[in-house]
Amino acid sequence: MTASPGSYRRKHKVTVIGSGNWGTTVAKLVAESTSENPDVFEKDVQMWVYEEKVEVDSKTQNLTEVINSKHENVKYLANIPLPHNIVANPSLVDAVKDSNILIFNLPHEFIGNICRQLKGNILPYARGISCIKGVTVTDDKIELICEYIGEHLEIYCGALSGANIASEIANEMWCETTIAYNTPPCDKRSAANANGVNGDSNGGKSGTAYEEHRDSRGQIIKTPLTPVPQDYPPLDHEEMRLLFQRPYFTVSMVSDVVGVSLGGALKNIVALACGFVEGHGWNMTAKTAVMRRGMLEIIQFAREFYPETVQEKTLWEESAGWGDMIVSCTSARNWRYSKMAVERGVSIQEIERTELNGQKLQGISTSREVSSFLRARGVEDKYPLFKAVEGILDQKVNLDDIPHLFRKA
Ligand SMILES: NC(=O)C1=CN([C@@H]2O[C@H](COP(=O)(O)OP(=O)(O)OC[C@H]3O[C@@H](n4cnc5c(N)ncnc54)[C@H](O)[C@@H]3O)[C@@H](O)[C@H]2O)C=CC1
Ligand SMILES: O=C(CO)COP(=O)(O)O
Repeated sequence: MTASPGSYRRKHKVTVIGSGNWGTTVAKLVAESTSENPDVFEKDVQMWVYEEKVEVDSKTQNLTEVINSKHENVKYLANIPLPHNIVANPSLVDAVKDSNILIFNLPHEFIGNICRQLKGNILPYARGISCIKGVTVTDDKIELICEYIGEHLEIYCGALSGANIASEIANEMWCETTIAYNTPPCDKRSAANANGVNGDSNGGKSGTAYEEHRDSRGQIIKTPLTPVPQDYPPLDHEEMRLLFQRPYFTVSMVSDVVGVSLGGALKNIVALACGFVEGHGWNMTAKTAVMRRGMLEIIQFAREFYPETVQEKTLWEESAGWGDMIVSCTSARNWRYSKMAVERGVSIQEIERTELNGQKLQGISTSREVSSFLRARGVEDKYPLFKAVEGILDQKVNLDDIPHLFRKA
């Protein structure tokens, strides 16, 4: 950091949007960090909760009230004591009021509706981090969730993804993650104004800045940005790491938003495939073949649709790449419940309804979205594993057919 944090008039205020298994876990770790760094961050962390009724102590209560009184998310992260500075809030607009760091952490299918509600109700200079693993697809266009958020809310949004099982991290078992964040040039502090002496208290409206990225069609998208006012501490890699890193959660900061986002989203399709083959009675050798081919399809996808921006190194070296692939195909929910579906001879949607207590499997919708995008582009045959997973979900492909799909003529 370029100046002593105490010299700034304002502090970064954090809201976590989402409160499922991972949403609540991330709220826990950032709330621990804000408590430890009161010069940089407001201590209280708002957590927006999709309100629902829960049965506690033989009474039907609002989940938010239970979280705020018991300091436990009894539905999505039971038996984990939460820091008392997490404030569960059922109003999305109220939860983001005055927050300049927005952490998006909910199943990807809800992000469109969330952005519609947030538009016009956030600080213009807010910055986002998306912990969401998924993509959005419209016709023949695919968008990374962080870019979707950035475009719709006119803010800069980075991405956090890695080999992260929420329940293990909530229990403070060590792991790593990757954060892709490209500090917008307008947020970089020069030595002259690093002490906040030029404190901008006009709501950050001065200056014109843009975030630029190339979308999956190769078009350059330019989003106007409002600079973070200088009476806040800086908001760069160092502060992002300070917010997310814990003794049990090691953060690697990178710039590759595409690699981090695609690795996290597409591995869920591969995890379903691993569960299917294991449920079918095959073991590690079959799963390894699926993982290897799955990673090749992820890399091919990144090369085909984001050739100028992806850094393939991310997929090989970062937790958000191979690390996530391994953990997802051996111990995460998409793998576990697709295996269970095959073992019980029922659909995975049925298992999601009956076994997950409201949690969501991102692989099902991601498989359908990615397949529809590849079909719209006429390239689905170049991705036989992704195609097979959709076929299995639709009961058009038998598991015994999988080896034949990869056999060379
Ligand atoms: N759970 C994990 O171990 C990890 C999850 N992730 C990713 O984090 C993201 C969030 O997943 P989780 O926190 O695990 O969620 P979850 O699957 O545990 O819970 C589902 C959440 O969706 C909410 N919800 C239900 N209907 C809704 C609606 N109409 N609008 C808005 N929210 C609604 C529920 O209240 C609940 O908070 C996903 O993209 C997932 O892939 C990433 C790493 C680890
Ligand atoms: O992303 C995850 C592991 O890194 C969690 O995956 P699941 O949603 O399949 O549990």
